[in-house]
Amino acid sequence: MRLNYAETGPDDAPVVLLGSSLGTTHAMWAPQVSVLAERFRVIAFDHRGHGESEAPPGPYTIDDLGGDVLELLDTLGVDQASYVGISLGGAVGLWLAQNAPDRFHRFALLCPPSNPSDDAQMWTDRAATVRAEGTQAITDATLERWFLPDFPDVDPLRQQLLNTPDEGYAACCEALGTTDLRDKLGDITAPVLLITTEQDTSIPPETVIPLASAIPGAHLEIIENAAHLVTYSHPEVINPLLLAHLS
Ligand SMILES: O=C(O)CC1=CCC(=O)O1
Repeated sequence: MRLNYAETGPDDAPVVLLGSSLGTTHAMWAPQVSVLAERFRVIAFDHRGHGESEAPPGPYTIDDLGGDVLELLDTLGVDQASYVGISLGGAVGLWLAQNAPDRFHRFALLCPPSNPSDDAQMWTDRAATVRAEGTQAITDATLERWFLPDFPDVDPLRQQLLNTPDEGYAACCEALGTTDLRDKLGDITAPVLLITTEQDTSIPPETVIPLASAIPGAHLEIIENAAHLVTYSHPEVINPLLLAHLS
């Protein structure tokens, strides 16, 4: 699987991978990249089915998405990295922490979905809607979950969602609808920073907070007055937390 990625920062610095949310591209990390690249070789990638990465027909699984990241590390010749992921990228991070512990130093996982719980049907329905009508059918509702109403600059993210291949988006919904990462949380050995937000209606805080007790040594931050895409809306809060955890 060929994943598209953008690399910033010194070649010889420690590597940090950035894994983005469903319906976005690596460009969603713009508010983090310049800050992290002062200390790290930052590699922000597009999941399969997103951005400029390959978009094979779905359904996809979390094993596919996590395996793609390991293949990317192999292609780049990187033995070990740290990993920051939000939302879908956070779920992939949980999978990597459980399935490839020798490849990663530290994880920062924001608003990660760990299981579909009552939402499995919602993911199936959303995949069907997007296959039938395109991502424009879910764009307004998605932006309302991503940002609080007073956030001014949603257009770049709207465009990323509209440009996401319909099949890639739908196939990643199916991955989220069939992923349950709760069983092996206690086996995670890497230091994990978990971040949730008070007003996240996509992956509500009550689904993230229990992960902090289940992952040995995990540190939890709950951000006030923020919705799902907190990296984009609140970089002034998130960037210092990432730097402190990764450094
Ligand atoms: O679109 C949403 O509801 C937000 C979301 C959930 C998982 C993900 O990656 O994005």
